[in-house]
Amino acid sequence: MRDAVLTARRIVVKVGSSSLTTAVGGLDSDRVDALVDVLARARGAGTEVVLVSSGAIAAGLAPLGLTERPGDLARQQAAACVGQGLLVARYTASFARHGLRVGQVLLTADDMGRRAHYRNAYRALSQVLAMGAVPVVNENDTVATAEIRFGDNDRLAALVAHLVRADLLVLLSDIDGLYDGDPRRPGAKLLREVRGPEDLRGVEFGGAGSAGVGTGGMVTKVEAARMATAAGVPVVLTAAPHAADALAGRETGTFFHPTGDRGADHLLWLEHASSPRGTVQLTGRAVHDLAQGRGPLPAEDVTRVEGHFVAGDPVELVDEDGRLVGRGLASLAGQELALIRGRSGRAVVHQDDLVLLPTGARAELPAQVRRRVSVRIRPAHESGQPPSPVQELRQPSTG
Ligand SMILES: Nc1ncnc2c1ncn2[C@@H]1O[C@H](COP(=O)(O)OP(=O)(O)O)[C@@H](O)[C@H]1O
Ligand SMILES: N[C@@H](CCC(=O)OP(=O)(O)O)C(=O)O
Repeated sequence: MRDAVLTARRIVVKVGSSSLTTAVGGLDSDRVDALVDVLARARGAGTEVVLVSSGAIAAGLAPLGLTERPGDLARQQAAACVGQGLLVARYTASFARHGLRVGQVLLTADDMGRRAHYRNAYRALSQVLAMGAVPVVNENDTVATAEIRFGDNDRLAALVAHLVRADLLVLLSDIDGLYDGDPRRPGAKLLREVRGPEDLRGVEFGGAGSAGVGTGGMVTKVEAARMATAAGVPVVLTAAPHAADALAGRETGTFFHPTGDRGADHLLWLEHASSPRGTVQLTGRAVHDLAQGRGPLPAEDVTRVEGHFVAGDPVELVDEDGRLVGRGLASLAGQELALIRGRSGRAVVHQDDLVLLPTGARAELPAQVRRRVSVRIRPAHESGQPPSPVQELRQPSTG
């Protein structure tokens, strides 16, 4: 039995498109009902449940006469627009069989990236839970543009687990866990437990699943598990039909053990959810001092400032070669910092407002996951533009 599952009072459950829909048939009511039965049982036993459900785009395909997931954003938006309504209507009817209400929560990256919006989302979700309803969360795909998308709900689910301070994240897919190689290849072995990045060394990833409606494949799930476990949230990854076992604490799928503790709220947000408004380049000495825990960061150690940010905004910190070092909350506006950089002792970022990249842990992640982690932390203000030299240098060199 998995104690961390049995003691969890608030859980986030994420289900993928491939577990709810098919490209040709749209939503599969039996599979929705089977999942809802499990979640309703957990709710009945006093566990608060937040459901992060994919499936909007897949559910909208058939009603719009599409036979496969379109490659262009406009038709994906249209499919999501039609499919999200159908998806939530289906959940509403299905939870109603258990006397439970659902509430739809559609999030954009901006809702997470801005601190005030993040707090607002926390307040709203907490209230829905306190009133006994089940929030059904998805990305707001109809209005999300290519540049500002979360892109995959595995990552969104990890962010929601941080946001609502969940005790457990359950990822339900069409596969019964993480394999050491593409499970379609003979001989691939299921990993029952992952204790840290070292257990992921040598793991290989194939593409998304067979139904043709999943998006991220296993890479995004491992990334989500990394984000959750680093903040002290254990993760169970298994197939949707095994949801009952997973929530009952039985050994199913892959269990990712926590690798860190939940830090201060604003640092968790800063590291994973914030949209940096600028970039601050540091001297080698400053990077060294930060790594030794010596702060605050003085303006004299800043060599370059990019972006339009005000005091309190998140910024990326990069080293002399443009490699990402961490993120901080600026204590000065970018314009002011540009004037005094290199020659003032004023603090640019305080020690308490700083997160450094765990470079050692990152180095142990499989190359595909590392690459994704780096791409994800691209500053929002640069999105949609060709990568700057800073960004190019930031991509890991291997893989
Ligand atoms: N190493 C691996 N272990 C398990 N599954 C993998 C691996 N590499 C690729 N996959 C694929 O990832 C798929 C799940 O991802 P995806 O289709 O995006 O599902 P979902 O819709 O649940 O998010 C599986 O069906 C499997 O074929
Ligand atoms: N937000 C999208 C799903 C994106 C996504 O991550 O899908 P999946 O890989 O099936 O979990 C939708 O509802 O269609």
